[in-house]
Amino acid sequence: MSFVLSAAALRFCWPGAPHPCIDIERFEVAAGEAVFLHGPSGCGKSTLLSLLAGVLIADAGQVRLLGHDWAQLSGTARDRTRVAHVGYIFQQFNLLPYLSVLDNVLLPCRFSARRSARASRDGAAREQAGELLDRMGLERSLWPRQAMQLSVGQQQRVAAARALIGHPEVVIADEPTSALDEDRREAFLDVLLAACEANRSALVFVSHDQRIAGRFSRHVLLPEINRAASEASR
Ligand SMILES: Nc1ncnc2c1ncn2[C@@H]1O[C@H](COP(=O)(O)OP(=O)(O)OP(=O)(O)O)[C@@H](O)[C@H]1O
Repeated sequence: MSFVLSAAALRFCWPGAPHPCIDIERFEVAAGEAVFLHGPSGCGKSTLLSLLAGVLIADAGQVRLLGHDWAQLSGTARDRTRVAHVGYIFQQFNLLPYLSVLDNVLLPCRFSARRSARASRDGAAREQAGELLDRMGLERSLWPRQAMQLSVGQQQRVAAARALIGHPEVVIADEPTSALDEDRREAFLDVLLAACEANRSALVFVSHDQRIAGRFSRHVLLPEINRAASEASR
């Protein structure tokens, strides 16, 4: 099987920390898989996501995205590769506060010709942005507003639309439903999972919420694969 994401002999220690944070022998994700990554607070979930997306670089071992070894790329090449192939929903959303909702969703298309071309496959990229916002339940009256004028739950859904635009091969989501009520959460998952399935995007989704675990094709309890987390808790 060929994997879109693969990590081998991965080690990472935060600078100044007394113990390593990540020590994982193997972790692989295939196209179309939807992985629910869970585990107690502090076991390294967000750190692992940052390593998978090349935001952090491992101290030892390898992370490959579509065959690219993050550590072999320059900082600029990493940024380009990430925006071309990864949709990342950050825990704090990372929307640009003064930019409109619609322009926030279109950002990956501004920085990546590939994302722009894929977003424009069936029309203009703005149409795909609008369609994603519609499906996420963001009323049209909100689209011209600055992102900072939105509620936390609305920002979470804008961040998801931004991650999905232009059909990236990998979607990474760090607790993206924490601010949503039950109806919104289910609708959010409907859109996210359907979009990833339609594009055969690999999804790595971090959450503490066991109520939604059943919607994912694969479950990974991080301390079971991260020796650093199991050692830290001893
Ligand atoms: N920027 C940082 N600098 C130094 N240490 C960090 C940093 N970010 C996280 N850590 C440490 O790394 C460990 C793992 O943190 P991480 O955020 O990856 O855990 P998590 O499983 O995502 O937790 P949570 O479920 O609470 O979000 C923790 O001990 C944390 O203190």
